[in-house]
Amino acid sequence: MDVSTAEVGAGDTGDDNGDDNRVGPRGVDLARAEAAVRELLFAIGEDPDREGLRETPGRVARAARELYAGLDQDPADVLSTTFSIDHEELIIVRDIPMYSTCEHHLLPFHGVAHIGYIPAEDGKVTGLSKLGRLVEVFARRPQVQEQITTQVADALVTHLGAQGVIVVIEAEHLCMSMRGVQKPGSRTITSAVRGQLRDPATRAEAMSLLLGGKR
Ligand SMILES: Nc1nc2c(ncn2[C@@H]2O[C@H](COP(=O)(O)OP(=O)(O)OP(=O)(O)O)[C@@H](O)[C@H]2O)c(=O)[nH]1
Ligand SMILES: [Zn+2]
Repeated sequence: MDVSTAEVGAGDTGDDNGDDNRVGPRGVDLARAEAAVRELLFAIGEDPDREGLRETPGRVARAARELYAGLDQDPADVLSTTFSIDHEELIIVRDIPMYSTCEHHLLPFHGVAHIGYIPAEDGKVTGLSKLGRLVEVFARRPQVQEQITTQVADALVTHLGAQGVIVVIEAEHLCMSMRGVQKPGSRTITSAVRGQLRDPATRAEAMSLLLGGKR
């Protein structure tokens, strides 16, 4: 069993989180996650000690460490790389792949995020890849889609001073596809708009660039 990063338990949450925007403990408690998965296997009537499942609790625990890594990440760190390039016009990165986990069923939802922003008056921009990293910070947590959308938008205003932001996320929720209402292929679209991009004309222009040719 790999417990190399299990020294921080779930009971240690919050103590040294300070004023940053991390919400989780420092790392997943692998031993605890592994024990919980073993219990779940018992609960569904499986035998966690049969050959095919013997390594499964450990694998699931290590997967959880990846899937929930965003709990330990601070959007301020991601957006700390900036350049002053005197650009006060719209910047768009679209079709950013996104995988997240719904906090209701702990099942995946996945799709794409599109982000547009108008930099601060000083023309300060961040690296393009940082927009993808920002999505990861919020997607790699137990989540609801609306909240990722607003968190990404708010982070760009708070940490980059963006004068305008638009975020659109399109995703399919497996809790609606493989169980429950069973509507595979249905897509949920959420948007968040901040600052100058609330102006209807600017917003319409941004939206057409953001979804370019798709609608
Ligand atoms: N608004 C929103 N709802 C979500 C998201 N992910 C999952 N859900 C919904 O959360 C709801 C939870 O509803 P409940 O009635 O408490 O749970 P449930 O009995 O499992 O519901 P069903 O999925 O309808 O079977 C469901 O309607 C899900 O579709 C999300 O990101 N945003
Ligand atoms: Zn769900």
